[in-house]
Amino acid sequence: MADDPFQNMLAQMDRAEEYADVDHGVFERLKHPERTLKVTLPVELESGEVEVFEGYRCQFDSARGPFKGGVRFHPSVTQREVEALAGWMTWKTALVDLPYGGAKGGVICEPKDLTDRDLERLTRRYTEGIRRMIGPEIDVPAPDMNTNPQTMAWMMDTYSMYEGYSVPQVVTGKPLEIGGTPGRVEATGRGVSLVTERLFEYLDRDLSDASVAIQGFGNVGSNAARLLDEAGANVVATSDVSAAAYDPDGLDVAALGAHVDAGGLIEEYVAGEYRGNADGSSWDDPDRITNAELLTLDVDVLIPAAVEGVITADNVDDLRASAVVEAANGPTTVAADEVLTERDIQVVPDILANAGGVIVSYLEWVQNAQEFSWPLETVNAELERRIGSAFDKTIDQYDEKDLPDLRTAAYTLALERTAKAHEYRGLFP
Ligand SMILES: NC(=O)c1ccc[n+]([C@@H]2O[C@H](COP(=O)([O-])OP(=O)(O)OC[C@H]3O[C@@H](n4cnc5c(N)ncnc54)[C@H](O)[C@@H]3O)[C@@H](O)[C@H]2O)c1
Repeated sequence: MADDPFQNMLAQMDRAEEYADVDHGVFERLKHPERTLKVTLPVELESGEVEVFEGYRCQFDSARGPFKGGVRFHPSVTQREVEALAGWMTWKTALVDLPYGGAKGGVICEPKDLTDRDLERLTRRYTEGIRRMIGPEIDVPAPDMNTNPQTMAWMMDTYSMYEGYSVPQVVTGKPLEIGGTPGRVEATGRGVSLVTERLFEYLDRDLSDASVAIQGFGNVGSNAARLLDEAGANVVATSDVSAAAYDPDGLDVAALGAHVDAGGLIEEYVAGEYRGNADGSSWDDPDRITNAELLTLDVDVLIPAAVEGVITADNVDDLRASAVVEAANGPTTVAADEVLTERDIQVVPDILANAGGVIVSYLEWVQNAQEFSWPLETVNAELERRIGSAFDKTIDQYDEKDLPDLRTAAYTLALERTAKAHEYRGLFP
């Protein structure tokens, strides 16, 4: 799947078609994005050089409402990847029943090689490139890999400059000071933690002391680790692109978080240069393992929270986790997915597991439209209610229709909802 995420998404749809109550003609329509814009972005870098970047915005489906989806800055961005991610956003917003369609954007770049000034110029140029196709009622971008509240602030400002007034609701994931909502930064990790708790309730197992391995300690992975740790689980391993840290007795998630927040790498942490609490009250002593080894640890829950296509036909037989909660988008290839189903390993699919981010993005957009702000407790309670309800409906679908796995259950619900919207609206002209 790492080769062609779009084919992976289509294969996931095909697996669900057999069980979904969807007209075949509508189903075929759902396999094609509405449109994709490709933009060329010449940017004068701080070094004085002019570099020409390429970016995309794919609007996959708008039958249920305005397009919604993040913007990714990464060297491996491709048009096919952006289109696959836009498709997944469509199924995700439908599954958690938000009044949105799905979209995604991406710029091919290596953010590590760019200064803050370069990133600002690139973001503004990209926003100008796609500004005719976005808007509060049209298409609302948000952060994804390597983009953050600052990126959203630049996008909001650029769009607003052209409009001539401030338009906060054109993007979500903004800083609090310009219309962001409390709870957005940790929303995806909080959702991952909430669905893991629900899964354990469903399986009638105790989460306290369950062992958890999390690949990726960025926005999603680190917040999921912190909240699962608080919920009593034992986070035994995590990683970043440099290395993985493993301690069967449990990692000191707070100490690791402080190290990474200060810009540190996990390879430095395991080398012992920085680990331990700043006040010296604890001294974490994890082993260094590889990202590949982390995936095959003997744990109760494996949470891929980094990149696509990490659970593949090559390593799926070696997996020893009894459940997988997909925090990343598209971490499991179709071939590996079939093996996980055969092996009876429960997988909470990405479109459910990582939906906390888009749910709280929706809550931010609603607050902007109302010109009213809610306290953190209200946002978190609404997130829990919405993701909990989507989890329960997925489980009901899985049990009632005796479906092969939770992904098929989630897809049938999402496809049926989107198809229904298409049927009511009819075919134009
Ligand atoms: N941020 C959100 O709100 C959100 C919402 C839904 C889904 N997601 C998905 O979650 C995943 C992570 O997003 P994020 O926002 O936490 O990104 P991030 O950039 O904050 O963190 C990514 C983490 O993965 C690590 N990583 C990168 N490449 C790796 C590799 N090849 N092997 C192992 N580790 C690697 C990085 O070092 C970092 O620790 C992505 O798939 C993203 O699409 C994010």
